[in-house]
Amino acid sequence: MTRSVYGDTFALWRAGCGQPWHDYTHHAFVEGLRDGTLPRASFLHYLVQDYVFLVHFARAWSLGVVKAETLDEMKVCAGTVDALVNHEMALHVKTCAAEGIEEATLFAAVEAFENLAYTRYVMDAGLQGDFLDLMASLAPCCFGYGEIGTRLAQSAASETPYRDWIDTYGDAEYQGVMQTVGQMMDEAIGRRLGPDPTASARWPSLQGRFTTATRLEVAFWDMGLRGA
Ligand SMILES: Cc1ncc(C[n+]2csc(CCO)c2C)c(N)n1
Repeated sequence: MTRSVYGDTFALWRAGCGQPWHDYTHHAFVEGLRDGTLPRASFLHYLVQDYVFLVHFARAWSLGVVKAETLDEMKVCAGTVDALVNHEMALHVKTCAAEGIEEATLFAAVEAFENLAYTRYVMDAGLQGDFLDLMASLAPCCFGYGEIGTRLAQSAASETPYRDWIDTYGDAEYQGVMQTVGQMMDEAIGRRLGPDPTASARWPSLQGRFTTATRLEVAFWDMGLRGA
């Protein structure tokens, strides 16, 4: 198993996911952000959809507070809600404002089916399942953008117009938050499944949730590339 700065549980899930993980983190959309060739219309379409996506992910992380079993789990989930609604979404609002798209328009945007499928899949995982089902479904979004942000911060073309996006996810503060989330997930798994989680009867279904969420990330990029 390749270790990860985002923890051992994520490293196991990523290894168990295989090809979809690579398809997600090296998608043509991501390469277009990196070399600057992504069409502006695709980027804006993605960003408007992503604003709505983040509204629902803030709901899902809030459900994490409800399903938590320790104060530390609650703190990390509440901190992520704060990071989402007060920091990450500022990028969307600022970038769209510069293009003449108002925040009220963002909030009211009609969701693409790929967006609807992904966000409601995650909410359902948390409603039907327990804290671990929810975390396995939320993990790809956190650590995938973490990996993408780190790689693009190191390798993006100096002239890419997508520097703000890259800085949001490559930034040390964001990376620190994701590492804290990874540690919390390791502890949550250890507490409920013991020291050898892959031997647990629950492991295959948790891996399934992680892999499904990863495939939904690939579909989200596809939707972005396709444009409005
Ligand atoms: C489609 C899509 N997937 C993942 C992220 C990144 N992301 C969403 S919530 C969250 C956790 C707290 O910030 C992170 C990293 C995104 N913006 N859009």
